[in-house]
Formats: sequence, C-alpha cells, structure tokens
Amino acid sequence: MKKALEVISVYKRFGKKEVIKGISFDIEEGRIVGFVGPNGAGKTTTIKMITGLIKPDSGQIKIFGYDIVHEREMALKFIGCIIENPELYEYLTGFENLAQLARISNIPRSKIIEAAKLVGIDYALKEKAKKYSLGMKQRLALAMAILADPKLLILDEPTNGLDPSGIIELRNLLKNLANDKKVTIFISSHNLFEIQEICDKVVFIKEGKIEMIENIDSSFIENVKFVLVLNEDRNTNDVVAKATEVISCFEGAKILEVKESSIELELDRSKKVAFLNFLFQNGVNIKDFYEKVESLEDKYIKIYQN
Ligand SMILES: Nc1ncnc2c1ncn2[C@@H]1O[C@H](COP(=O)(O)OP(=O)(O)OP(=O)(O)O)[C@@H](O)[C@H]1O
Repeated sequence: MKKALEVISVYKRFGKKEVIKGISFDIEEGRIVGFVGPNGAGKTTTIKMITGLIKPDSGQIKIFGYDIVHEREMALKFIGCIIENPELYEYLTGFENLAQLARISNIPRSKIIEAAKLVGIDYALKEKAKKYSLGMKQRLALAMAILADPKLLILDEPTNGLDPSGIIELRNLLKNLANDKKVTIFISSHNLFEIQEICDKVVFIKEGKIEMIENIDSSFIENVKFVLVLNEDRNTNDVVAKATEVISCFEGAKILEVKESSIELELDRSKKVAFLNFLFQNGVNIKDFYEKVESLEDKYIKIYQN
C-alpha cells in the first residue's frame, strides 16, 4: 500500500536541547493514526516538521513520496492541517474566512460550500467567526483544512476545548472523511479514549523517541486478560492454592497475578468454555469470571509511568 507519510530518522534540537531524537514511523494511505505522548514529548515539534513549518536537523520526511524540505511545494499540496489554535479572522464571516483562503490558494469558490457542508458548518457561514462557539470554530478550521481536498490531514489536539458532544461530532466527521474521501489522518491528542475510538494505529512518543507503535485492530481487542474470582467459603489460602494448581495444569492458561481471592490470567479466548469446564471438573468453585480488556490508557500508563 502507498505510504502517505514517512518519517525517517528525524532529529531536531532547539539550542542545546535535543527535542526529537531519531524518530521513524510511517502511515499507509487511508489510515487514521494517533500520536500520543505527555506534555513536552515532542508531538507539536514533529507535526511542525511534517507540515514544513520547521526543518529537521537531519533525517527525512516524505509526504506521498515527496520530501518536505527539498520538494516542499509538491509535498504541501497533499497536506491539510490544523496546528495549535486555528487561525481565523474573527471579524469576517465563516464564508469570508473560507473565501480568503480559497483566493490565496487558487481554489474555486464552489469548493467552499462543499467543504462547509461536509463538516456541518454551512448553516452558519453568514455569521461572523467571533460569534462562533469553540466547536463551530473547530469546524470552520476543519473546513479550511480540507478546502483543497488534502490527501493527508494533520490535526494537533483537535478536541482541545470541545465539549463531549463536540468531540463525538468531530469523531464522526473524521471517520466520514476517512471513509468517504479516503483521507489519511494523523491526529495528536491527549484524549486516549478518542484515539482508541477513532484510530487504527497509535504512535507513542516519549522524550523525543518513539516508544511504541500499536495497531488498534482485532489483535488489540483480542488482547484480553481474564479475572477469576474464587468462592471462598473455606480457608482462602487453601482455595487459592488449589485453584492455582489446577490452572497451571490447563494448557494455554497463564497466571499473571493473584490478589486475595481473585486470580488474573492470560487465556486464549477460544479456550474459555473448556477452561471453565476444567475448573469445574477439578473442584474449583468460582464466584465470577470476566474479561478485562486492556485499554489504550492501560498501555499509556505502562509506558509513561515507568
Ligand atoms: N521553539 C522552541 N524553542 C525551544 N524549545 C522548544 C521550542 N518548541 C518546543 N520546544 C521544546 O521542545 C519540547 C517538545 O515540545 P512540543 O511542543 O513538541 O511537545 P508536545 O509533545 O507537543 O507537548 P504538549 O502536549 O504540551 O503540546 C519541549 O521541551 C518544549 O519546551
């Protein structure tokens, strides 16, 4: 599949401080990829380099094969972005904001209504931007970002300041853009739930280095742990000792942690019924048995709290 973005061994320092330390990752066309990391990890710096606002000290960034430094004009043709606070002319109407951009970028005015409709701000185009709510401003900014039909949309913290319904709307909007227009989306956010909901891949950055790249596909969902809660009508220690012994005899089950009368274990989902039968046949009395899905937040905590 075609690569929409390639970041290859990129370094960046500000003065004496090395902020980006040799990062590499890529995004295939049509995917929605999240960019996650704590404050100061280097997300905005990376995004500014990808969008050509600042140059890497070394390494290479390619947008659909075009080098953002050496083939800047061609590379930028593919990109639409919202970085930090979207810049709007508050005293102009929504339409005038879009028209201004259309004129500068040589985009036909007919595109304005199309883009505004797509992001659901067409009803307010006659109003001045200063009267817009934050959610409406985000939509207008998004309409501006997609005005030129970009193939790669880059969004830095797009849910910042949005209320829950604004966040849900934005999520649906981005999904529609990816599905209907085949736009590739790279989105940085602190909102892990949103990232997990919308993205099919997540790049984790920590102190200027890529810490992990995780696919959020069926294997992510399949990555489940189970919790077995034992019925302790007898001595808890005996009950737990017997249960751990029985579990260790079951092929495919691996005990991860024992907490009082509950046991956390890894188990292939397909063996769930066989496992429960095995426990029953071997006299292990259970009170509860449930799945514990590892969320993006769990992974985040593992990476960043070490
Ligand atoms: N123009 C600059 N001059 C000097 N240092 C900078 C500059 N821009 C960013 N930095 C530093 O680079 C580091 C990474 O900043 P960056 O804004 O990329 O992080 P971030 O991951 O986007 O953080 P946040 O989640 O807070 O937006 C920080 O230590 C920041 O202070």
